[in-house]
Amino acid sequence: MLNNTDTIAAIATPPGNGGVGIVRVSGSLVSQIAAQLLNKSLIPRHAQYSAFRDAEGEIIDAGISLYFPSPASYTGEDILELQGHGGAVVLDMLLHRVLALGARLAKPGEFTERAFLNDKLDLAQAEAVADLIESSTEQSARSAQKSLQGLFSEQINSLVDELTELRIYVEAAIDFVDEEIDFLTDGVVENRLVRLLLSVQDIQKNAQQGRLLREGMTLVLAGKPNAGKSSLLNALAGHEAAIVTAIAGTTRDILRERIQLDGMPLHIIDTAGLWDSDDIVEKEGIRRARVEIQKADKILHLVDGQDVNNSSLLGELPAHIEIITVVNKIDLSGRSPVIEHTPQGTYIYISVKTGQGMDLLKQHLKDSVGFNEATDTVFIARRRHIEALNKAYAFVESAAQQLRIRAGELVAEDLRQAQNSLGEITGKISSDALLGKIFASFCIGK
Ligand SMILES: Nc1nc2c(c(=O)[nH]1)N(C=O)[C@@H](CNc1ccc(C(=O)N[C@@H](CCC(=O)O)C(=O)O)cc1)CN2
Ligand SMILES: Nc1nc2c(ncn2[C@@H]2O[C@H](COP(=O)(O)OP(=O)(O)OP(=O)(O)O)[C@@H](O)[C@H]2O)c(=O)[nH]1
Repeated sequence: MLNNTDTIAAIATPPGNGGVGIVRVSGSLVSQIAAQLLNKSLIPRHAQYSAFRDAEGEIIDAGISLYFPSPASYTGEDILELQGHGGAVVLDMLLHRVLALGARLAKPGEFTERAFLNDKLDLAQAEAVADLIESSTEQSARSAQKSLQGLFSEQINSLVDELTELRIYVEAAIDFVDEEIDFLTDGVVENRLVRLLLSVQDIQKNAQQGRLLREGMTLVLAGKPNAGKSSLLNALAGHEAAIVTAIAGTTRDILRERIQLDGMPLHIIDTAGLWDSDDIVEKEGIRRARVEIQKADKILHLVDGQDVNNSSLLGELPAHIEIITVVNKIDLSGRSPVIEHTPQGTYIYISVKTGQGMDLLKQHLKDSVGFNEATDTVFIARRRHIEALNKAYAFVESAAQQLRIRAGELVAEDLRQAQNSLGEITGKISSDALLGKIFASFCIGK
């Protein structure tokens, strides 16, 4: 991979005008391009002020050039950075000059893909680069940085090492069936399998929280008209995102707000009040509300505590999604704010108007997904990582079952499969289709 690749180029800084803008070039043509473009010879890892010239020798811009010779660069290939003035047009002119000198435009994520292919980063770290850039809260940025530094990969690699050792042990046991001690029944393998399952569980827990940090939880506010859904959205968002009136049926379309609860990203969706409306617009709003409700991670079912005529919608809401019933307007009834866990579900009594019970609600939302603010050990994770961990767990469990019936060959096979599942996370096992999908979601120039 290090040789014989084409040379790629892109503007690495965001589109628009800024103080400084960077054109990044990677590949074997870097020195050749630099010789045409710059009036200085390249010194490795040395910032040099230089003119960037066009084909006629006219100055396009004067800026800083930076040269990272292979293999000590971000991609592992020769890299040239042209740090010019951050104007869209001037950077475009500079990029076109580099393309005219033989580079081609980089695809999204292609620099990082090359870093992966040249073993500068594994796949989980490469994904963390994109996740760091896209982080919406400080906690998610810190977690992405942990994954980028290799915390997640180290844990996966140590599981893989344990699996490898265990496979060697089991395979040896199979080969020595005549030995007096039966290696498969002396408890060693069993103990190690149990330990492995616990380790996978630990990582699964952290990964789950990491996924929440990355994606945020989707919380849909559902309830009868006038229950206080829009008021609650505004209270959680901390600004007047939704119109609140005393008129039932005020919210008609779906309203979305991205907020954070102490560093946990949350997508809140306010919906039209659910009831049998004859109004065409409201009916459409209610249809849309039902669509959102089906896609929720959690539903906040809002009830007006003053509405004595059975205002519960519990029977109408999907059974497979966790529903938290919030009884609102306790300022009118004089009830105390409280959280009750009942066999029917969780009930939280609040007043959006006075703020009573809001802390209980926020704390419950964080607790219910296992989010805590101490994210020291939490690395960013994606759905595909969690699926791979789940698969690995299932294979180790199956290995434990095969062990009970002393099916040594099958134990070994399950352990091999578990190892492959984990390999998908770091990219030791990966398909072109998967790589294509992952890197295509990066921004250009990354
Ligand atoms: N100007 C600039 N800033 C940037 C980047 C960049 O490409 N250019 N980065 C782009 O993402 C990030 C930094 N990432 C980098 C990662 C590795 C190497 C590098 O030179 N690695 C060598 C040497 C390692 C060392 O000296 O310790 C190597 O891995 O061999 C450079 C940048 C953020 N800031
Ligand atoms: N007393 C009291 N009134 C509240 C409270 N929360 C909301 N309200 C009032 O209840 C009315 C309805 O509130 P909204 O937030 O618009 O209710 P909604 O559920 O979004 O209503 P729709 O848009 O009709 O679906 C408004 O007059 C609010 O000021 C509360 O905790 N106490």
